[in-house]
Amino acid sequence: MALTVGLRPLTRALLRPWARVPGAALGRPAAGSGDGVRCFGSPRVLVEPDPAAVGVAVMKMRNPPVNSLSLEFLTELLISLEKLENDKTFRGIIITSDCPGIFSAGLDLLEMYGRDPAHCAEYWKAVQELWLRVYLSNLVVIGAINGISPAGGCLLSLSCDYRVLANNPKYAIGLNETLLGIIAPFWFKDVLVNTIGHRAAERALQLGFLFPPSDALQVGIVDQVVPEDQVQSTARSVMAQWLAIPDHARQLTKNLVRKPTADRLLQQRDADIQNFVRFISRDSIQKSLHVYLEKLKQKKG
Ligand SMILES: CCCCC/C=C\CCCC/C=C/C(=O)SCCNC(=O)CCNC(=O)[C@H](O)C(C)(C)COP(=O)(O)OP(=O)(O)OC[C@H]1O[C@@H](n2cnc3c(N)ncnc32)[C@H](O)[C@@H]1OP(=O)(O)O
Repeated sequence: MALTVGLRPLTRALLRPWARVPGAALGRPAAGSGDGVRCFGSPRVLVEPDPAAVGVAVMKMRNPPVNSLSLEFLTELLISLEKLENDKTFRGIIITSDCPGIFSAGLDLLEMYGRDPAHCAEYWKAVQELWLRVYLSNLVVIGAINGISPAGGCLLSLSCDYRVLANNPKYAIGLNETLLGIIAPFWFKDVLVNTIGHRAAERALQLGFLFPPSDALQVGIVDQVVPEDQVQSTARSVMAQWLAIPDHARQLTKNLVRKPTADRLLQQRDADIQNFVRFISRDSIQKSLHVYLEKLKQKKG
């Protein structure tokens, strides 16, 4: 699926040939490079084969200060995921953050505030695409959640096959959209319902809950809570457990479980984009976003 089609020239320009060892295919050292630098990257996404786990890539999000999911960042994530999906040397991805204390601050509010309908439509298409790409990935995708993870960051985490969260009370996770005066779209809601159940999701969505780690574990929004310095090693050992299952059987099963949820969006992607553009363009919603952005600025004192 050519993901660069329809992207703005700037975005295409950002994704120039990757900085990688000449001749090094993903996951394999370049000829004559010894153990080689076997990674590829873009300005905001670093992908490194896990030196301790064959067939596993670690995807580090590095869009400082808060890994907010801007259009450029989404595009780089999508291209990295596509490369990994197409490289048969990889069977699993660990997604984590290189921004201290933050997994992802969610969708980039500046992509939705004061933007024209055409931009909002392009942005929302990329948001849909990232979710579909992660949620339906044939690879094992494990979230090594080493920071706070509100809204879009929570959606990214929920789309993984397994979630390991650092036991730091600041690292709350949840779909907090109502606190901003907006709402989570139906497919965000669907993934939360699938993960924590209908009643818990209904309450969490309406109240915009951001669950601290202990509550996140208890409600089931994450699968494991571990000390911060054990997040990556725990993700790696869980990955080994999942990769012990034959890929084809696991992939068919993942598809069996997840395709009905993904199909609900796939069958109405354009309508969803139009709904988003109409909703986000409302004066009342733009005002809510303005108030929220001002609060973020005032917070800094
Ligand atoms: C019927 C159809 C319905 C369709 C759907 C309707 C609506 C569409 C949207 C629905 C889904 C929305 C999903 C989302 O993800 S919305 C975003 C939600 N995110 C948040 O609420 C997090 C906001 N940020 C924070 O709470 C904090 O920044 C923090 C992540 C806890 C980090 O705090 P701290 O380390 O103190 O950093 P600062 O707050 O100082 O932030 C640093 C700079 O980054 C800017 N920032 C923060 N978050 C975002 C963001 N999400 N987008 C853009 N920019 C962000 C912040 O303003 C600071 O900027 P500055 O340095 O220039 O002041």
